[in-house]
Amino acid sequence: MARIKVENVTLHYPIIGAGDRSVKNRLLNFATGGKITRDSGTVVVTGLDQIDLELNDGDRLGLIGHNGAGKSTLLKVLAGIYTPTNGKVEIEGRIVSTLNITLGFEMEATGFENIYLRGRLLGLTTREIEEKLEEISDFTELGKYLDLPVRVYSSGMLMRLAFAVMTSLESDILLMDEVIGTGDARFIHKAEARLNEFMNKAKIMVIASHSDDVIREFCNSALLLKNGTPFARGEIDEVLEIYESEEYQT
Ligand SMILES: Nc1ncnc2c1ncn2[C@@H]1O[C@H](COP(=O)(O)OP(=O)(O)OP(=O)(O)O)[C@@H](O)[C@H]1O
Repeated sequence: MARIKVENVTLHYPIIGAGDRSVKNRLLNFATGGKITRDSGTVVVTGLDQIDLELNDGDRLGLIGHNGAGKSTLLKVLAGIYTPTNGKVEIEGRIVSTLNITLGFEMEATGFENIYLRGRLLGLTTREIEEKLEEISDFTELGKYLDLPVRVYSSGMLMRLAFAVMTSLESDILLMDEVIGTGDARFIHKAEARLNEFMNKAKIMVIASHSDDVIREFCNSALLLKNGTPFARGEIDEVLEIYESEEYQT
């Protein structure tokens, strides 16, 4: 069983070096981004504001909202990358996230070595990696490049490698932002099939996306954020309609 419980979570980004300029006055009227305030002289962006959320097995939540609404910040809090300023996050189950998918690659190490490094970083034992090695390397179709340092890879080649390792894992909770942007058309098609399989295995999934199609295809409910705060939650079509409404847009 997997579970996510988020209680009254707020996350502030203190902006070091914003100076004395009146950032607040200049930006306050924009609908984009989290709220901007000033705390003892320091400018603070509120990435998330009083979020409550409970997800259990079978839940597939789509996070939607304007640029800077807080979608990625919420994913990062769930992934444990950020600690909330206030509130509580309880996670039961193993998390795999697509955030920063290519981060942590050792540029001087070969593709093969990076499969081991990534695997270890993502919690696999050496034996588990060995068992998956052939399947991962076949999927990348990088052939002899796997013996070369990854610094010589193109961004699409690096993405193939990162994607292959990530999707070879088993996760209880899958956290995703838009991931398969890179790669040629044929690889994207192949990656989609593998991604579907990977997603089907997860017990809980949270996807942040600007694509209605992605939300409709992969999720069974949606959470609409505005300036870091929940604005609507529930059935996908209803929440997407609220997203388009004047009430949300103004
Ligand atoms: N590292 C950071 N430092 C300071 N502020 C940040 C940082 N990351 C995000 N923010 C701020 O937090 C707010 C929420 O950003 P977030 O990236 O979560 O939005 P988002 O909904 O994922 O946006 P988008 O759709 O544009 O990707 C924004 O106002 C953004 O400026």
